[in-house]
Amino acid sequence: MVVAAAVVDDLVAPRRLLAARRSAPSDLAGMWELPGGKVEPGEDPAAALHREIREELGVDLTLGPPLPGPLAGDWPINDRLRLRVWLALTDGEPRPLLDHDDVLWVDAPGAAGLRWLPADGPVVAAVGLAR
Ligand SMILES: Nc1nc2c([nH]c(=O)n2[C@H]2C[C@H](O)[C@@H](COP(=O)(O)OP(=O)(O)OP(=O)(O)O)O2)c(=O)[nH]1
Repeated sequence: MVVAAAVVDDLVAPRRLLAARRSAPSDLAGMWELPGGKVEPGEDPAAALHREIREELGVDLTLGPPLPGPLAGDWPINDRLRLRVWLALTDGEPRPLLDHDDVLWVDAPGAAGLRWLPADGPVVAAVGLAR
């Protein structure tokens, strides 16, 4: 399973979302995603998300509610992988330390202008950034 954070400025009425641009592998590099990564065997998914975000962006998260998708609450990536997403807040200043070469706070038009990983389109729409 892959876990990711929809880091927003406000859990109830989000206006801005944190997008991260992948630097690897080459087939995904340059596309934008919600930061996160794979859950390790035996690892609690929420704990995995905290670990990944500390490693990748150097910040701690406060997790809000899950952003429920159509697969028993998860979002489809491909035949083998599904994505579990939480809304989240951070007090810190996210920096692209690992796996990304840029991070950006985007509003609704900004999000619409980014090239997201294919699986992320419906997830970003579900965040419901104010227009
Ligand atoms: N982190 C993240 N991965 C996503 C998203 N959408 C999406 O399709 N994916 C895919 C891309 C990758 O195939 C997979 C996540 O793998 P990853 O490479 O980020 O995981 P990881 O950091 O744990 O790295 P590794 O164990 O594969 O080395 O999920 C997303 O929003 N965030």
